[in-house]
Amino acid sequence: MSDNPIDLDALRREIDQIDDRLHDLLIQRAETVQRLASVKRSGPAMRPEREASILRRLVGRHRGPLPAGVVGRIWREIIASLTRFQSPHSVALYAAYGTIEHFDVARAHFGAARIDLHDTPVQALRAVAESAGQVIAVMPLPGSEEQAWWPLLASTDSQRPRIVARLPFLRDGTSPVEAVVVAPFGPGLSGDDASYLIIVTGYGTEISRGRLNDRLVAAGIHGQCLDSRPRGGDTLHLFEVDGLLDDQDPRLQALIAAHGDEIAQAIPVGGYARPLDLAAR
Ligand SMILES: C=C(O[C@@H]1C=C(C(=O)O)C=C[C@H]1O)C(=O)O
Repeated sequence: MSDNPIDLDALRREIDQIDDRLHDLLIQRAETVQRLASVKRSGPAMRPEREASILRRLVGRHRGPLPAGVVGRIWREIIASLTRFQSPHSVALYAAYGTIEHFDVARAHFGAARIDLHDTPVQALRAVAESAGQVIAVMPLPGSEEQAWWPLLASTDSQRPRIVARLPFLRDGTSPVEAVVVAPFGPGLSGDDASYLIIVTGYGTEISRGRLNDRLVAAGIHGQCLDSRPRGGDTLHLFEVDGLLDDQDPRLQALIAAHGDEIAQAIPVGGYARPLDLAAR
């Protein structure tokens, strides 16, 4: 069957008109973010929890032949560029294994941002700490056997870098790896969140993961232990727990008050908006 030139021309004109409308709306969105930036005086320009809410809402209303994952990629480019426009930043990527896959995840999330590769996790996290807000890190998902960089987050400095996002946010089954974003600010509530918590047990304290978990549950903190690592004479345990925890959380104070003999420190090290599984839609 040959193409009907009249139909083809008409459809191409229709596409041009749609492109104009899309472009006008992009211009309008950028101007609105510009206005927002002038009233958003405190805190970081990047709000991963707000970004997560935007994507959840759009995926929820999506329909038609374009895959939701593609809509997500387009919006990631828009959001990432408008966040950088408010406050320029680059990405410090550490990934000893699967660097290409992690690079892809970082690129998909941060759009056209500059990405610098770092050979060690210490270097990548130092780039964040020393950058005065101009660098965020993308690190492999903590807690697996090979990914024991997470003890580096166990500082009690109120200005310490923290985990603020988990990538990819939209899971369409195309990425073989996951990663976290570490930023010089803390995460915010998106409505469906999880946190990482490092529990430090002191020298000579023999406590099983199961008993530690019981202590957390009794304090109202629900999660699971992902990994344990020695540090000096201490042992650090990485927990992933429901909801967001910050330094002032009364549950952490209650935990230490009740079990200070077993638990030397409970350090919240950030959290993330739970990723959206597109296959489950
Ligand atoms: C516009 C904002 O700043 C950034 C850009 C966003 C966007 O383009 O929608 C969303 C969250 C922030 O990372 C905001 O805080 O709402």
